[in-house]
Amino acid sequence: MMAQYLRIKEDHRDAVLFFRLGDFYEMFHQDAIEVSRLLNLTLTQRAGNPMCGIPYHASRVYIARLLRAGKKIAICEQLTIPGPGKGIAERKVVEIITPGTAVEEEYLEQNVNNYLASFYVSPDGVCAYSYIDVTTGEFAGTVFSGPDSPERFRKELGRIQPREILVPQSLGDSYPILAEALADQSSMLINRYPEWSYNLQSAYKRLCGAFRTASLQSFGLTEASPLVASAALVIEYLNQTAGAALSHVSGITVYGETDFLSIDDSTRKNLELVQNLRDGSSSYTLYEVLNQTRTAMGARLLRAWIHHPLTDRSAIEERNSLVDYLYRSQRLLARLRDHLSTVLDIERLAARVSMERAHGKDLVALKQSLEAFLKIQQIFSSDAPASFRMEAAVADSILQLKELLSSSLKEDCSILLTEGNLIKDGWSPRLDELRALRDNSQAVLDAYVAEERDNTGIQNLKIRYNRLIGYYLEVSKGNLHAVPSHFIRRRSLSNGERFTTDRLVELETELNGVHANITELEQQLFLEIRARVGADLETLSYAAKRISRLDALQSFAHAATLYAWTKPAFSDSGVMDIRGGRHPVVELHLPSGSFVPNGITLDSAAESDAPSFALITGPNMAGKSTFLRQTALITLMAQLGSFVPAESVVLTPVDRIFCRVGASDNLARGESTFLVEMTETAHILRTATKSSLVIMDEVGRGTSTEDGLAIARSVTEYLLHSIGAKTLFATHYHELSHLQFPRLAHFCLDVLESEGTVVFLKKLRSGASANSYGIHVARLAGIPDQVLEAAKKYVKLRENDFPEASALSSVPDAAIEAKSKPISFGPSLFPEEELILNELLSISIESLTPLQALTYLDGWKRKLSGS
Ligand SMILES: Nc1ncnc2c1ncn2[C@@H]1O[C@H](COP(=O)(O)OP(=O)(O)OP(=O)(O)O)[C@@H](O)[C@H]1O
Repeated sequence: MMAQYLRIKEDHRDAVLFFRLGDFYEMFHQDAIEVSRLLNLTLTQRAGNPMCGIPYHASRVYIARLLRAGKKIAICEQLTIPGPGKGIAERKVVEIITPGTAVEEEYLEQNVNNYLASFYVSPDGVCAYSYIDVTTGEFAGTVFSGPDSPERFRKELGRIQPREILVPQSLGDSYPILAEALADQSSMLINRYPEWSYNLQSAYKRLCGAFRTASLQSFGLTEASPLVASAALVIEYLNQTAGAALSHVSGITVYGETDFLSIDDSTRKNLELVQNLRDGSSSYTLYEVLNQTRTAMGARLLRAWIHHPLTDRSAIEERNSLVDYLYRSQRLLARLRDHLSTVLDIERLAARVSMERAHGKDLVALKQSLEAFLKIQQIFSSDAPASFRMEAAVADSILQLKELLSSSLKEDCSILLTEGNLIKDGWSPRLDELRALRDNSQAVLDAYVAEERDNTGIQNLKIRYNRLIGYYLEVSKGNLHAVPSHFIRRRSLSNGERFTTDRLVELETELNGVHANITELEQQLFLEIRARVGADLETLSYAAKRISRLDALQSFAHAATLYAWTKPAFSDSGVMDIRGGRHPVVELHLPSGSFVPNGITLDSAAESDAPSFALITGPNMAGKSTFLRQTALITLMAQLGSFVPAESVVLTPVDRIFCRVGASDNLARGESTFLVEMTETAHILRTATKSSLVIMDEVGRGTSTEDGLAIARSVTEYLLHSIGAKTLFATHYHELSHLQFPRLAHFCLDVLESEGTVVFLKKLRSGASANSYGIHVARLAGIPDQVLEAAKKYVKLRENDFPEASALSSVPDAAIEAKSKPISFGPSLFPEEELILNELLSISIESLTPLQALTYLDGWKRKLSGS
């Protein structure tokens, strides 16, 4: 038996082999060691081989847990039962289940898409990334290249969070930096493919075959696109692994970086959009607050929207106006929410229909959902926005599908196809007859004999039964002259004769095998019905899309109602004006009314004088990080089409949001805190544009004060002068509060200090903060008094060393008078020579006019000579 196991395992080295032994699936060797650890099972031994097992009937629960841990499972069944002393049973792998191809409900998370991704790098370095959710039919892909590819790849992985990915075998050798991005995704199954699997020509043909098209032109793909190779492998893998029919996958959406507001991976994490930083769950995230959906489809779409905020003003306004309509129609909203809660997962049900895996309960669920869908459509009157109303032709198709299902399937339809109890009475005359036979076999025979009595006029014609010849018709001697030709003589008796007829033979056979016939016919009818539903996937997909959209929109409207959010206004001018803004998540977890609202106005328009850059100082615990994040979240929420937690907001849609907050190690990637910080900063400086929103918290904190301060300052200048993006920059470096530039405004978070106590008011005001109150926060945290006293002494010492630096405290705010050049700094930290050198290094000589060059020279000379 072990030899058989090893032979089968040899072909499935990348999977956990579930080896059927009687009522158990057993695992051996490395599989057993790993699975016993993952599933907390007892590890035993069989002839010295490590082994663990799970009962066959409970296997699905264990499989679901292994899939979540990113494992592939090969199910090896016992095909024969050998007699005593007849050797071992024949066994074969009958199913392979993988995290990205699983379609059974038990293996999936309801509100989360289940993605299988594929990544490929062409010989000329173009990266192609595609992904599919086979449970819904969504299939999309993109290409990218250049130095930012690793960052982009991380971003795509973070956004999609595939359960499984296909990559070239040589990725680690050719592009180690790209391969590193994979290392961060701990529970993602990675399948490596040899290079020849990415042949473009055959890939092109395979995709055309899958989409049932002659070319891929309509998807914007040519035979030379590396995306074709990546996407075709997805299809091949699905065919091989799941053996899945993919008629619900009818094409691929090719998207670009600029189609949506771009959010890189660390920004997504720092803003805690769908996962929190603490335990990776969705508690305390934006998604949790926004998610007021009533259906799994709506919840998945909401997630997808959060990952793809809009950038086009008219698209944002359109979505926002639909939310506004629902928000203003509270009674309609309540009814809509009620009806939505009766809609099941049409999207996944339809996919199961198309993959020929839907069972009876699935189709009944589909019927209920279509009924609810039709009711939902009725609640929108003719004055509702056009996109809420449904075209008559579509309504008709949905009605037809619903009618088909409701007139054919039993309400308590069975899950198994082999047990009958699927089809309603009245759907098939043949089935009704069989059922009548089963339920009332004597009555059926009586009805038949009565029929023959009428036809022949033999009044004493009887049906009888004996075990030898079965059913027969008995005719007395006196009536033999009336026997019709279709009566077949079986036996002569003294007082009469026994006959049979074709119909009687048929009835008898039917009676004998009636149960088997019923289940067989029910199965056949069920498959016909399922095929008819499957032939109208377009209608189902339309219904699914409509419901998910409606649900996501009503979720925004309901959240706005619950949390008193307001409708944002939009502009093209470059302005961002947030008044009375709140953090949507922090606010909910503080006692009601205790969150202090804060606003800010920034403008990135070239012709404007208003600040584009807010430099925010403030003590620890003052609320800086909260304010920075809330500004980013309000912007993002507005671009989702949602209402926002603020008194009022006017926003110019931004193209990218960057949020670099705090310092965190990435030891898994072997990078230090400071290296991570600088890598992220470099990415921002390379990719931010004038239309971006940049949030930076504590840049430079991870290194020495001098280096950190210098970096923080030069990053500030670069963002301000070379990029011009709207920026919120929080810093502990109070020295930066002396920076004066025309479009840089200083803000701080207010603190009330009296008689040795400090109260953080959490209120943003113009100007810079005088103190970091670090020692006060240390006291709050319970640092011993002795340490605190010593720290106070060292602060004093430092103040004596640098009297001028410490004397420079609060500076006036945005009312900046000197509009042209930076003013000078405290001597110890920014010596004039260094400032001049920095300025010189940041000048682009090619774009300098001779006059400008002379002006610079003149300025430097003056500064150095102190005039
Ligand atoms: N506007 C606000 N209203 C009420 N409470 C707030 C507000 N902003 C922040 N808080 C609360 O104050 C605490 C500190 O906030 P936050 O972390 O933003 O401060 P910080 O200035 O960034 O501190 P540090 O510099 O030490 O990181 C948080 O627990 C938060 O819940």
